[in-house]
Amino acid sequence: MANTSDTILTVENMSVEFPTLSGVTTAVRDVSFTVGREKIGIIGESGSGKSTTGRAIMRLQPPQAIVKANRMQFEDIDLLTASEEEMRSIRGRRIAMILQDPKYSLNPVMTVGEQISETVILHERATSQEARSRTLAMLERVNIRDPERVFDLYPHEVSGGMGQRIMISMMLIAQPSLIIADEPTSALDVTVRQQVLSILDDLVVERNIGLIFISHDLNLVRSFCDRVIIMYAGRVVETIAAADLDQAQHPYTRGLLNALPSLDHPKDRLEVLRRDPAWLEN
Ligand SMILES: Nc1ncnc2c1ncn2[C@@H]1O[C@H](COP(=O)(O)OP(=O)(O)OP(=O)(O)O)[C@@H](O)[C@H]1O
Repeated sequence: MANTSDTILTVENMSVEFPTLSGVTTAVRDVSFTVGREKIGIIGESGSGKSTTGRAIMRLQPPQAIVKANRMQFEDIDLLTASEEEMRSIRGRRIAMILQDPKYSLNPVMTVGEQISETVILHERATSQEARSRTLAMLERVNIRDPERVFDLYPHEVSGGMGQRIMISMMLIAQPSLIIADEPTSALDVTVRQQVLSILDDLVVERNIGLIFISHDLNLVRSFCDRVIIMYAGRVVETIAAADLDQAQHPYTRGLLNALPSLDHPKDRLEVLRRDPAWLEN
């Protein structure tokens, strides 16, 4: 059995800067974390640097961005020095990304089946027949009941929840060891969200891979992830096991927890999160 504490990704002291007309914006400051065979959540408010962190790992930041780090190691690959060609062979095949809205990730003029099969043909040089049968099996694996029919649908013909399950099957058919999911369920309603999360959860465990789950929803991350990285203004303020969140030390994390509504302990008023300028200091 694989060791669940294997480290898949190590990020040490990563910063991402964007030169703009009004000066340099530092989107991510001195961020360090590791990802093992686990679900790790990155949470923080809008603009805290979550998506920039995810994109920097994939080296998908805009060309003007300046990424610095002491170390960015993905398995045997040094992400700081890997060539663009190496990165192209890693993206999709070894590190996959699932975004909020599958509509923008799926090609509108190819059927669902064609685009999933294409991944297998491209990465593994499978024959079209092999690719078709693997695609049908993968669609079935994400609980799509009638894979033969869905194979021939175009992206505009599928619902949001089915679209996200199709995205998951497309990402996972290439057998990546790390998935970066950026708000993958934010556009889904609550019941469909639960189905998609449970499929993702099963697949992460079954394949013993790592998942970085980016979200602004602390409750969701607390129940879904094993560990949580809390970001504020581009910095990691705290990294904590999801089960220990109630004992979080940082005042920002405490503030987020206090601002959550609770069914068990209803409050007349929700607390307003007060920010301390000291959180911006190292
Ligand atoms: N291409 C860019 N040029 C300039 N600044 C950028 C660029 N991309 C992101 N930023 C800035 O970097 C900071 C972090 O943005 P990022 O999108 O990573 O935050 P986020 O936590 O993912 O927010 P959200 O939850 O809204 O997606 C923001 O201040 C943003 O304005």
